[in-house]
Amino acid sequence: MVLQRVVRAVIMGPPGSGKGTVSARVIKSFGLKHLSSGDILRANINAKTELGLLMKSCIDQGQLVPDDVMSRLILNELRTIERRSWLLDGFPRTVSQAEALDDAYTVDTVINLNVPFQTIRERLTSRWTHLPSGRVYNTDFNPPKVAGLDDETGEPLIQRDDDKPETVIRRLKSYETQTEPVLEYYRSKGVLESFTGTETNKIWPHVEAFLHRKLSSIN
Ligand SMILES: Nc1nc2c(ncn2[C@@H]2O[C@H](COP(=O)(O)OP(=O)(O)O)[C@@H](O)[C@H]2O)c(=O)[nH]1
Ligand SMILES: Nc1ncnc2c1ncn2[C@@H]1O[C@H](COP(=O)(O)OP(=O)(O)O)[C@@H](O)[C@H]1O
Repeated sequence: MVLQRVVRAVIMGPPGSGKGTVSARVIKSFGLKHLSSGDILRANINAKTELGLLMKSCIDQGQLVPDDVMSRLILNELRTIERRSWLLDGFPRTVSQAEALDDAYTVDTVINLNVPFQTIRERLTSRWTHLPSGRVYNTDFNPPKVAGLDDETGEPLIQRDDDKPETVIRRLKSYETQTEPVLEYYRSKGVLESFTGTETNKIWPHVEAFLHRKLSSIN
């Protein structure tokens, strides 16, 4: 689909709900630019930037990075792609972050992946990530062609430190207390669209159909 005007979208959902997996499909079908807060943070950790070093322990423990740091980081990134349509993944995660985003841009639509916590816990412990690209695999759902290696580059995959079972539980708690209020924030603005299910392949056709309608009406 060719977009005639800039479209600004957000994808939300608990850790492991499939945001990265669905984002890759949205990008392929609709050509928006994908911006993942987690990928940006992990790139900083990997490159040992000052920010990365400061935030590493926070992330490894399953805690959220402070709002002011996070909002500054993402708004700076968005400024570099001002004239492109984008899909934000992993930001905002608190009402304060949503307000900071609102001060700078009007969000057209928010896709919420509503996946039960029970489903998620099992997925994250078998998630494998290609750090440089953010591509994700899963030993059951979408295994790489060669175990432990990225399909496109052949580079090694890693298991994230924060995908350990006890850290996953902490991240789900922080999702409940800090991120669920953001859903209410967007619902009251009339831009929230929720998709419920336990399998990405069943959720995706609904997301795709919705985006077709939504982007056509925006255009
Ligand atoms: N079993 C199963 N795994 C899935 C499904 N959808 C995504 N995954 C895997 O679950 C993990 C979390 O998905 P991801 O897209 O990284 O979620 P995010 O944390 O919300 O960005 C990854 O290892 C995915 O490959 C699904 O429908 N079934
Ligand atoms: N918007 C944000 N605000 C605060 N911390 C964040 C934000 N985005 C990412 N993080 C930090 O990075 C970690 C990993 O994020 P992410 O890759 O989006 O996880 P997942 O895809 O599993 O939901 C989070 O647990 C948190 O510590």
